[in-house]
Amino acid sequence: MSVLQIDDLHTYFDTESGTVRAVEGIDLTIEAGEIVGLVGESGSGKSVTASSIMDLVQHPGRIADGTVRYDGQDVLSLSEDELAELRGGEISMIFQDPMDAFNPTQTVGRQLHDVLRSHREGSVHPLVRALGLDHDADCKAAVVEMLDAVGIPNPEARYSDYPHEFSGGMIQRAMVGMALLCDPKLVLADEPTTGLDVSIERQILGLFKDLVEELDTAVLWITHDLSVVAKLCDRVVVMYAGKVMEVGSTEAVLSDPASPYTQALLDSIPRYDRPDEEMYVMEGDVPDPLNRPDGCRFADRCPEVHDRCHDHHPPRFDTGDREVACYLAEGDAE
Ligand SMILES: Nc1ncnc2c1ncn2[C@@H]1O[C@H](COP(=O)(O)OP(=O)(O)OP(=O)(O)O)[C@@H](O)[C@H]1O
Ligand code: NI
Repeated sequence: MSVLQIDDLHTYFDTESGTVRAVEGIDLTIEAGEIVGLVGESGSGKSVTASSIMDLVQHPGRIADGTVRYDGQDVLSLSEDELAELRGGEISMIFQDPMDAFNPTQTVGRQLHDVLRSHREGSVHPLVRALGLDHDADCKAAVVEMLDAVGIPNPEARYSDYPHEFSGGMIQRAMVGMALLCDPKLVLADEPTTGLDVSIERQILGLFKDLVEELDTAVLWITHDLSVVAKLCDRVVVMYAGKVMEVGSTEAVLSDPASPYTQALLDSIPRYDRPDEEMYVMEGDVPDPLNRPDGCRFADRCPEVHDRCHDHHPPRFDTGDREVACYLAEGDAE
């Protein structure tokens, strides 16, 4: 059984100007221990997908259709209490802004400690299980271990510091530690390293990858940065204007993209090894979500567009090593 299985998810926002179809029929699965990257330009529906998984879409948003199964359970039919139990325990989230995760008025150590205690009935980090959870002192020891594991120097002293006393990279590490503290089965990460210095980002990605491998955690990592996907992810899902355009192993998709959209995304990455080469700039904008074309969402910007692309959004063709929503792949479909 997959850790996460999303089928035909549709998430809409009913606004005064009309219905925004943020997510329009996406499928996505993640197996235990697998790191899946979700990429696409701004506005393609990545964050809305993540909040739909946790049933956290706020008014005027609604999940209009589709199912989300976590470990076989239908998440969208769980009660608020059942969801609260999953969130932060078996499923944890990491955001771009750590200040969304931390309370500024409490020490970082105290907050990690509270996360551990509140989810102690659930699956517990092996380290914590080994230490036992009967005493506050043991919880503190487990938190200090975790701060150490995510590479925070002097973890014993840092335990009593407030969030604002941490640097950007350090508070990001503490958030990774908090997300992994209860040994979650699934981590949803929404651009957590965006905006960090590249070398700090590389360190955090390396450390995160090692930790989730050790814990066999399934991960959905949202980013608009394909170089992050290349470093971190086993599989990649390329999203555009609420649709999945291509899904496959990172290796296959990045080395030989089948969808012209994936190709365009790859071509727009600056090449440090070839600084003289003119960078490709994708023309046009992501279609207005209130006014999306009926056909392929990418048709207006696609260098390989054909007449029929304007009539229907292509179905997904399975070409063996991936699935591609593009008529160009039809001939290769199995
Ligand atoms: N509360 C809301 N009301 C109306 N529309 C919304 C709301 N939240 C999101 N949307 C719309 O849903 C679409 C998808 O947004 P989403 O935040 O998922 O994009 P994203 O891929 O995460 O982009 P980014 O890379 O900028 O984070 C966008 O068109 C956005 O304007
Ligand atoms: Ni987003």
